[in-house]
Formats: sequence, C-alpha cells, structure tokens
Amino acid sequence: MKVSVPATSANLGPGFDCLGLAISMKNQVIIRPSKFHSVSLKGEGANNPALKDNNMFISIFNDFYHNLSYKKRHFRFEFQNEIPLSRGLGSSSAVIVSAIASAYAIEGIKLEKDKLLNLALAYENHPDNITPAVMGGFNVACVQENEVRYINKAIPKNLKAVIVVPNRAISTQLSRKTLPFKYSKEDAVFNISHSSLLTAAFMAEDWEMLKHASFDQIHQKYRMKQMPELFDVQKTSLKEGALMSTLSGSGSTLFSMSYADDSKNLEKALKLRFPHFKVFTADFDNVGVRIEI
Ligand SMILES: Nc1ncnc2c1ncn2[C@@H]1O[C@H](COP(=O)(O)OP(=O)(O)O)[C@@H](O)[C@H]1O
Ligand SMILES: N[C@@H](CCOP(=O)(O)O)C(=O)O
Repeated sequence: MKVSVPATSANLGPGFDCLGLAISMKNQVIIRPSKFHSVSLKGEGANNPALKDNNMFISIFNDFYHNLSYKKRHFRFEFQNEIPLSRGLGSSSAVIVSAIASAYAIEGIKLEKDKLLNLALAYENHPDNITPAVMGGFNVACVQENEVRYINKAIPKNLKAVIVVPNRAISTQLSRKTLPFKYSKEDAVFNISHSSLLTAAFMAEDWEMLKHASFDQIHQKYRMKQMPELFDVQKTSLKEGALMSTLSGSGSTLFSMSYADDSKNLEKALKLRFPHFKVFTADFDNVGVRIEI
C-alpha cells in the first residue's frame, strides 16, 4: 500500500491560519505487512535520528491502527521524503495526513477526504495546511465546532511556484511564539481586506490582483526578523517577476507565484543573488493525498 501527500504553502501572506495551497513535492510511504517492525528512510530527514527512534508518522499510525484493527501485525515502513523538515512547507501536515490515511487503507476501510481532514485537525489545530495537503489546489478554510469548513479551487497549469529554502530550520511552534498577543484595529482591517481580496483573486483567476492583495501586517515581519535576509528574498522576487511572494507557513521558506513564462528568469535571478539557499521551481498539486492499495 502506498500513500503520498503534497507539500503546502500556508498563510499566503495575509491569510494567517486560513489560506493555503498544495505544491507538487511529496512525501511518500509504502507499507507492507512484515514479521518485524522496520523502517527505511530516504530523502529529507534520512539522517535525522529522531525520525528513526521517535517517528511522528509511526506514533499517529499506531494510534489509529490499534483503534481500527483487532489484529496485532507488524509492518515495514518505507519513507521517501521530498518535503524538508521545519521549513514552512507543511512537513508535519504531510506526516499527519499520510499516517491517518495509511492506518485506514491498510485495514481496507474507506475514508472520505472530509473525514480525513477533520481527523487531522486533532493534531494540527489550524486548517491552512492540512486542507491543501488533503484536497490539493488553493484552499480557504476555517474551523467551526471542531470541523473544517473550506472552499477549494484548482490552480491552472500556466502558474508556477518558485521556492527559496534557506539552510536554517524554523519550528512552527517556536515561530508562533514570536507573534504579538494583541493587534490594532488597523492591522486587523488590513489583513481582513487583503486576505479577502487575495481569496477573490484566486477564485476569479485575476492573477495581476495578487500584486496588490498578498501583503500582511500580522505575522511575516515578526517571523522574518529571525532571518532578515528573507526581506531581501521577498523584495528581489517581486522585482524579478513574482505575482506574489510570501513567507511559506511559519518559515523559513519564501514562496513566490509567477506565470510559467516568467518562472525561469525569476528562479535564475534568485539563484544568482542567494547562492547559499536552495532555489527551485515547482508545479502546483490539484489532487492532494493519493492512496494506492
Ligand atoms: N518526514 C517526517 N517524518 C516524521 N516526522 C516528521 C517528518 N517531517 C516532519 N516531521 C515532524 O514534524 C516536525 C516539524 O514540524 P513543523 O515545525 O510544523 O514544520 P513544517 O513547517 O515543515 O510543517 C519535525 O520536527 C518532526 O517532528
Ligand atoms: N498558519 C500556520 C502555518 C504553519 O505552516 P507550516 O508549514 O510552517 O507548518 C502558521 O503560520 O503558524
């Protein structure tokens, strides 16, 4: 059985904790019944001992598997990870979503995507990256009485993600601690209006509007201060043809969206200016979690 989940970019500037989209880089796990428990790790995190000894995927998988199955079976887990850890590309959401989906799939129990999303919410209490991880595409989501309410839209092929991954990790938990406890009415109005305009721009496919809508007052500046070079990455991206350029999730990655025709030049300019960071172009993912029995 094989499950894969795409990377995500959450917040998209003003949409703190409510907007996110899926990117075509994935974490994949193959699970087979086996005589003994065993784990193989390839790609991102392969040299991280914590992922071998105390793997979040395996503990969530076990929680669900033991509730769903009366059998005591062992498995071999083969992980192939493309999503870097703690860089704001939704590595933890991918783990949560794939672990829950795998526990159901290995027992042959059908799990609707909406149910998967609501189960994932117990592990990540903001819906902005679990929703695109499950559904793919662009998503606006909020939580009401422990349920995710969302609207989803596919992102056309003529758009690309240009991604700058710094060489330093930022944990989401710590990055949330840098944010103020209170905001002014001006900042609240700024973000509500920009987030609404950005959502409308995605729905109407008015890509030029992203150049005006993608600004934020409530989280990026506080977080980016931890790595001030990110302000430079953002400025360079917007100057070199990005339609929008925002801190991806809680950082440290900077996400830009551009027309496919402009993406090569943008990638080249960023590589030249920031040779110590990993810069690449990716497609968007409009499918979300994939399960092959
Ligand atoms: N491939 C993985 N396998 C197991 N655990 C992972 C994996 N990727 C991420 N994690 C867990 O998620 C944590 C990172 O979560 P977080 O700081 O929210 O990063 P991100 O911004 O990438 O979602 C890691 O410290 C680890 O516990
Ligand atoms: N809205 C959250 C998103 C965190 O995304 P991640 O990819 O960094 O886990 C936040 O901004 O804290």
